[in-house]
Amino acid sequence: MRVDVLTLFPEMFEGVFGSSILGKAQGRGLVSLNTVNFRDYANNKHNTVDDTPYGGGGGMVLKAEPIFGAVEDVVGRRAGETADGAEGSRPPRVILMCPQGEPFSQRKAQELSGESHLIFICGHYEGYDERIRQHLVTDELSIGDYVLTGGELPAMVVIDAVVRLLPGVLGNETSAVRDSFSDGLLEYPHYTRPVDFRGMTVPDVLMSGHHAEIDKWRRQQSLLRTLARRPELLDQAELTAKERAWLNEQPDRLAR
Ligand SMILES: COc1ccccc1CNc1ccc(C(N)=O)cn1
Repeated sequence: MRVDVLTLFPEMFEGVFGSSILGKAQGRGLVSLNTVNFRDYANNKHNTVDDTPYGGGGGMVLKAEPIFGAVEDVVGRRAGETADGAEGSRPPRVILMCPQGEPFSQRKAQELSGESHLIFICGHYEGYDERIRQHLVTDELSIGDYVLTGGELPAMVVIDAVVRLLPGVLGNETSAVRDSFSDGLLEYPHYTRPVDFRGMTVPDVLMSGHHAEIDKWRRQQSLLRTLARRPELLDQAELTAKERAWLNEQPDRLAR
């Protein structure tokens, strides 16, 4: 997968793209993470990437010209690179990070992990020139209902969630955890050595070696946690009739 991030602050991505899982994934050629400073495409006298809004009002708006220039260059370069259509020249997803976007979710991460080329647009200001949304952007995403100083941190969050799903990025020992969330429930509790830490012990079932019992306990814990903290997720989750009946017998406000 190729990822291009359009930003005025490429240095913000050095740490994130250079270290840990994302750094290793790049080193192993599983993903290519690049930043593009779209100020390089502001081909006007003052190299400005923003301007005052038509119709008046405060604040600044991100101009269309530098964004269109940067995206077309990235796509052009990309199309050139795969002129032979080696990786399948599916058009890239052009993702705009903004508070008004579609709420990002694990399901969206799964969807995006199937793409071969993602382009992120990270803006600041109060907004973007509407022609960017109308003619360039394929997805507008939000990581939550709050406003940040820019789209860079949201882009890092989305890239992290997507790249970890690419085949080979996470070791097999992690894929079980990954699959458990994708059932739409909250995670069950985890324990590791020692069995007794300052008198706080590990539930017996986890020490029993009975894997069917352990799986059952974990599923029940996921259901109870989801009921207590995020009951709205239960409507979408795939539960058996037995599980739904069992949940209905549980007191709603459980110890967290
Ligand atoms: C052009 O982007 C903007 C447009 C308007 C306001 C702020 C910004 C930038 N800040 C952002 C971006 C994304 C998110 C989010 N919740 O995902 C939060 N803040």
